[in-house]
Amino acid sequence: MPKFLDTTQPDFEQAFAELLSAKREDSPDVDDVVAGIIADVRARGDAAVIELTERFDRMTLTPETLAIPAAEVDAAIAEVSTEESEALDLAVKRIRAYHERQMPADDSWTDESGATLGWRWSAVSAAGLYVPGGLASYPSSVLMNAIPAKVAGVDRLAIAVPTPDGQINPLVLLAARLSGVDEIYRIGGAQAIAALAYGTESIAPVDKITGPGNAFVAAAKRRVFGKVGIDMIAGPSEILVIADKDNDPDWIALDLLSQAEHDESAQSILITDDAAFGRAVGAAVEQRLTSLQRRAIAGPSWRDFGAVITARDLDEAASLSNRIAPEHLELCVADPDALSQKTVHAGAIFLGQFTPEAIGDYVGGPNHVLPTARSARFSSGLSVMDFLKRTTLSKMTPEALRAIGPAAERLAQSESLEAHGLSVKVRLDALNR
Ligand SMILES: NC(=O)c1ccc[n+]([C@@H]2O[C@H](COP(=O)([O-])OP(=O)(O)OC[C@H]3O[C@@H](n4cnc5c(N)ncnc54)[C@H](O)[C@@H]3O)[C@@H](O)[C@H]2O)c1
Ligand SMILES: N[C@H](CO)Cc1c[nH]c[nH+]1
Ligand SMILES: [Zn+2]
Repeated sequence: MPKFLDTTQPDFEQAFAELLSAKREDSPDVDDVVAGIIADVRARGDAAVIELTERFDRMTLTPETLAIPAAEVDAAIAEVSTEESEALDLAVKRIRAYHERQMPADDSWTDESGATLGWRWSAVSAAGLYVPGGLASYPSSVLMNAIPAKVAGVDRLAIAVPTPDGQINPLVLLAARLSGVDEIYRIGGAQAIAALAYGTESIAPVDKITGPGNAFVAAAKRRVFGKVGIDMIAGPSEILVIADKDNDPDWIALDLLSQAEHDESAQSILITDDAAFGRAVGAAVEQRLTSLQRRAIAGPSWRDFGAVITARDLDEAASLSNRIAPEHLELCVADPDALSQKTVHAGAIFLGQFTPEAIGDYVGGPNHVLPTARSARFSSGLSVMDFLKRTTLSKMTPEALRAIGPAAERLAQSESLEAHGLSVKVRLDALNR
């Protein structure tokens, strides 16, 4: 049974704390397994990746077949229907247009001392893009990773995508082709993250790893951070819907199930200001679960991590939402714009009852790789910025050095760093000669 909570009840705070700390990922057991996998890939390279792929994806590979060759990509793409390929084209256009607007500008100026200062953005050289493939296949995640990377100007794009039992969705390969991916490896999980981070005999290491995945992928990304950059923790999906009573309970039930069906570890929560509406949505979810194709995944997710919370009013709903910091926040209320001003901690906000979260998963334009497990408190969804670094620039003229150098010399003395101070002093002395 999902949790039914009511903020007016005395035990609410305790029940809410339990909901927030429910063990969905980042558990010590997952992290231990992942540590072992990473160590194995670092020690044995291709051989470890091949063995682990056999164990977890039931797929026999060799060093020569780790990468999917262009001819196989061509053959798979030929199977894609016109309808699917047109839908993908629309997604590509909309996602690219959105991300192009994110490209930041370089800047440079000369200040009153005569110093020229500024910064310059440049792309990472190689990015490893993780595309999940265990319980579902995600052509949309290929686009969400690769398009911002291309817009940023990354030279080399390598995808890792598990192909359980050798099955790959041709649309994944078409999405990779359309978005300019250079290499596609049929590997997944922690072993794929380790291979991209440390490299193997057949896979060159990358500089940054992005993309969503299950708890094993999320734990592996945490562990390789430092050797490579990572985007964020984008683990099992989450949705929080704030809805008033003027909604169709079945619409809201489907929105909750749209994320529950990703993973048994996914989490779907409804906050409403009307207890009867909350119960109606609960009943609608149960009804849908009798026939939903992915009920074997969505059912346990809803039962173990789902919740319906009745709040006193929408202001209280907004403050609970900020404490949850959900990946996706849907606002199905009369004035969603006003409520969204009060909901500051969320990966992505969907405003109004005609904006189901699924639009954002595919064709809205914003990125669907988003922070989970409450990390929206301090991080953002994937963007062009994740593939860029900022280098600062400083240029002193003799006048500028005369103006600001003595202060640097004094501060170096205060830090007892003699060479620092002298490096400024010798120049000032030369200028004053
Ligand atoms: N936050 C986001 O932006 C976002 C976007 C899309 C999908 N998602 C999430 O991504 C996840 C996709 O998960 P998935 O499972 O379909 O695919 P996945 O590719 O993330 O995971 C499959 C891999 O997990 C590894 N694995 C599975 N069981 C294991 C075990 N017992 N021990 C070690 N490794 C194991 C295997 O190597 C396998 O290849 C879902 O949780 C979904 O909600 C999140
Ligand atoms: N909702 C997922 C992010 O949590 C992304 C996705 C891709 N396809 C369908 N959904
Ligand atoms: Zn989704």
